[in-house]
Amino acid sequence: MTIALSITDVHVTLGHNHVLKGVSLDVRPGEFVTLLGASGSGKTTLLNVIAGLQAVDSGHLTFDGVSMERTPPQKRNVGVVFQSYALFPHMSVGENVAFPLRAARRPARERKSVAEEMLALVQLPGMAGRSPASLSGGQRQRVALARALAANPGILLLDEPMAALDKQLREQMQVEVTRIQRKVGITTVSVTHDQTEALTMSDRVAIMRDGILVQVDSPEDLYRHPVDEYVAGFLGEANLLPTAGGRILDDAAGAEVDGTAVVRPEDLELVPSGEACPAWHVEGAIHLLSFQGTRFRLELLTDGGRKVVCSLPPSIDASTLVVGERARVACRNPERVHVIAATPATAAMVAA
Ligand SMILES: Nc1ncnc2c1ncn2[C@@H]1O[C@H](COP(=O)(O)OP(=O)(O)OP(=O)(O)O)[C@@H](O)[C@H]1O
Repeated sequence: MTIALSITDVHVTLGHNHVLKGVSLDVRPGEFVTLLGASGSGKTTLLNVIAGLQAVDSGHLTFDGVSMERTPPQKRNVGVVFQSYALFPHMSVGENVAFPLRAARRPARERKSVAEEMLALVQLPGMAGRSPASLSGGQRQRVALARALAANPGILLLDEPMAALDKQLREQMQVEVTRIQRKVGITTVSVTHDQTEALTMSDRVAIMRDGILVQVDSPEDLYRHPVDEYVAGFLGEANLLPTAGGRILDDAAGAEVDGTAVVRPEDLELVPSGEACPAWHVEGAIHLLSFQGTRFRLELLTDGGRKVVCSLPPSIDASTLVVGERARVACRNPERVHVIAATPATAAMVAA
């Protein structure tokens, strides 16, 4: 298998902080990989390592099998888009886009035609003569993307490129950037805090925690098969319930716990009273019922004091669900129950 970008056992220390603690990641040609993690987990530092803006203590970095250890940032053929656009205010839009070509001393005619081509790609045709100040936030971000792509880089790095945009514009730009990335077929590494952005745009998402990549997988695999409780809770809402002998336990005593079931709220359904329960079920007192437009949110409290969240369709008869009364919910499809095998640490955590 060809690898466009290979990071192997990279360590970085900043001041007294061991910020990257042995990070390894292989990215295939044309793949879109997002680094997702809490603030301070090391995402930007890893992006800077790829760009050549951050030296490493140890480890290896290759682009298309070629070591980058002695290659300075300007020779790495990487395009970068930052959150803050960083357009040059005194240059026109066209000059901004053509800037990487001017730096490479390409002739004026080529600069002009590439700028026009890139502006058409980001759906801003005919805007070359405009000033960046006359553009909206979304348009400026497209110009920044056009500029990053102008020199035909081997790798595109996106550092929270949508963070400054409002929600609606951000969603439009997520679709737009994905379209452009697929069309150009450029290998891309992106950084975000935004789960939805990571899930909708990426071929794979790398969950970063405290300087380590905890899991790197497709969005669906991360959601369905998280390796640990941290990943399960980080991506979407999850019920983490102790299990033993292939059943969810309402009220686990330490010795019985042999794993943690990850059950998503939308995979639980109500079991009418009098009906037999499937194996994967939970019973408790109704703590909260709220209507959220397209779904009902039901929260149960088990006898062991554990909160279980269910997302129920609007067709349910809500009048049967009274706060304080008992209800049973079950997952009828055992494939939707993902069990994380217990380690001594997780068993203690779940039983606590
Ligand atoms: N120059 C520095 N000296 C010491 N520590 C630093 C320095 N720069 C960054 N750090 C620390 O390194 C850690 C990782 O920072 P980094 O910016 O890579 O995280 P991040 O995941 O990108 O965070 P955010 O999402 O907030 O941008 C943080 O704890 C930060 O405080």
